[in-house]
Amino acid sequence: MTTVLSTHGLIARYGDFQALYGVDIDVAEGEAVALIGANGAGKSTFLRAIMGLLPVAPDMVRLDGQAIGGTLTDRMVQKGVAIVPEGRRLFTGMSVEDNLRVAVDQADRLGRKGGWSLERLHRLFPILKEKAQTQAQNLSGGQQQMVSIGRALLCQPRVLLCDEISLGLAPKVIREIYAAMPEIRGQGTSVIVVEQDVGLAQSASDRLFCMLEGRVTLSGASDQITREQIAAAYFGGSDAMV
Ligand SMILES: Nc1ncnc2c1ncn2[C@@H]1O[C@H](COP(=O)(O)OP(=O)(O)OP(=O)(O)O)[C@@H](O)[C@H]1O
Repeated sequence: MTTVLSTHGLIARYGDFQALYGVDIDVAEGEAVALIGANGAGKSTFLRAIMGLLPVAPDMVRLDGQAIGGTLTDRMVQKGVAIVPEGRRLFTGMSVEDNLRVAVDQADRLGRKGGWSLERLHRLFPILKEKAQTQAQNLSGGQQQMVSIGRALLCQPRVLLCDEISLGLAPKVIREIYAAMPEIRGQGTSVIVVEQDVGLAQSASDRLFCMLEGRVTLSGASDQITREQIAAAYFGGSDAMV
């Protein structure tokens, strides 16, 4: 499989505090990779560093083999990397449709073309059509998450980064959201999901990476990694690469 996005010794800091210590993670075309780890392990930081929200050296992030680390977020979207951020960050006073149109306009402005349209998104998450004129602040958490995912998809990404999209949602809603993944990956879009729920992370991904204190402590095929290996990697004491 062709690697689309990869990190190489990725280091990230918040001022004097170092949050990532040389992280190597890659995702191939159409592949889903899950990133797990305890609170504060550096998972969100990893996604932020890719998206140019933290200063990183060019060589530390590669897209199609090209060094792009530190590229500004808008340019990353232009290059085909989009993020569903932690906390969704919708325009809460705007309608569902207007939130989505912001993304359509952004994609137009950046010259991104692809297979996602409002109509296709409505087929993926029919509730977004029903609630098109509802203000985002009046949606349930799950519906807001669907808008957030929709907004990222309308940027026509080749790589979709998802930061804890299941957080705070009911199991039924989580299933509904994750059920959209095959369709999202169908046209070769790669996905990196940061996920607190280990079982969900394993079932939704081809490969799994576990982080601890800014380092990858376990990686391998999701269906081969055992619960014991994950537990060891989560809490330390293991450096297992399956
Ligand atoms: N803006 C910030 N300023 C300073 N330190 C930060 C900032 N954001 C995160 N950190 C620190 O960086 C480390 C990694 O945080 P990060 O949010 O990436 O972890 P995480 O694995 O995503 O955890 P969580 O599941 O809690 O979001 C933590 O020690 C955290 O306290």
